[in-house]
Amino acid sequence: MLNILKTENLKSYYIFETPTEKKEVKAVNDVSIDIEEDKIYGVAGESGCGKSTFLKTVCGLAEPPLRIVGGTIYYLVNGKYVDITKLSQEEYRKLRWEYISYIPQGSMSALNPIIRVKESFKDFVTAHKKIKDDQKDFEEPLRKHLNALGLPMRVLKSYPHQLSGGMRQRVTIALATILNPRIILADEPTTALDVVAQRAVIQLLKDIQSLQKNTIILVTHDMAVHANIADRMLIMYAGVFVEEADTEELFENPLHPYTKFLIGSLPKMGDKSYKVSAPGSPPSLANLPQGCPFHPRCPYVMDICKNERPALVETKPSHKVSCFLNSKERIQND
Ligand SMILES: Nc1ncnc2c1ncn2[C@@H]1O[C@H](COP(=O)(O)OP(=O)(O)OP(=O)(O)O)[C@@H](O)[C@H]1O
Repeated sequence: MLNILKTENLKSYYIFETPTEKKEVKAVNDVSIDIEEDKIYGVAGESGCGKSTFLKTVCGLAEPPLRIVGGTIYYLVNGKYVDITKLSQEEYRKLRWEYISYIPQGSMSALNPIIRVKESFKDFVTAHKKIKDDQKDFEEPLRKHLNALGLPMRVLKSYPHQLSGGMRQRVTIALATILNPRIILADEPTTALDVVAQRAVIQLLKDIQSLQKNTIILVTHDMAVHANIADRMLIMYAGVFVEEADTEELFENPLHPYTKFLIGSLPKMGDKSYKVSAPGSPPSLANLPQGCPFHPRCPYVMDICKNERPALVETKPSHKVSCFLNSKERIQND
């Protein structure tokens, strides 16, 4: 299986400088990760651990105070790896939307409120493609796309405020995927929706993936959403990925102590046992502890954990973990 996205030692920090002080919030802190084609990845982790910043960064949207301070972001484009940190604005613009689609948090408010939905689609498509024949190049593909995604044609005539929150979110996702992007980065697309609307959004994303055969990276706190949609999971803690595995394997055999807490604290049908969450609170990303960032909260902490950072290593087939209980490999030159 080919990797559509690879990051190597990616560091993306919020940097605040005054003449007397420099503060760095290390939201993505030396991340090397391979994302395969044709898969849905779920990114989970506590609030503030860097999930949104990771998406923004790999999408090429780091803007001050957020800065990429090191590493690379490679996308496989037409069979060749392209480092988007090295592209000119014009080269990057070509990739955006047609290749990389980003659905940011709160995107259901992204539709222009004063024009009908169809006009939003028209503006979006014409900004990226030459339309010679309106019927053939716009109307037909639009209807085909909405049909394939099971969205009613009536939405095209509506203004955004006439649609329910769930429908607005589905329309926004339809808009963000009409150009058949190879990778979709979706940040909390089901948050603020009721359970029925959530289910419809999840189904929509699944349908898009199976039709377009692209890769989706989905960020959400909601482990039930991950269990429903993700083929593979990435667990983030304090700016790094601490575990990566197929979803079923991760839920059944979590290896990292943090993942064990995350999964162990989930309610299960018929299970009345007391749920224990991770003790303490996550570290400030502006003041990370030395060594493994989880060590101050870890019940299994060893001396090595206080001084060295564990590398993310495959310790079982297709199952990676960054923990000295599983592998002694550490991040070099840290
Ligand atoms: N614009 C900003 N300026 C400074 N710090 C920021 C900014 N945006 C985010 N941060 C900090 O960066 C860290 C990571 O934030 P991020 O939003 O990426 O986390 P997250 O895991 O997506 O959280 P949530 O689940 O709450 O959205 C946090 O400590 C946050 O306070």
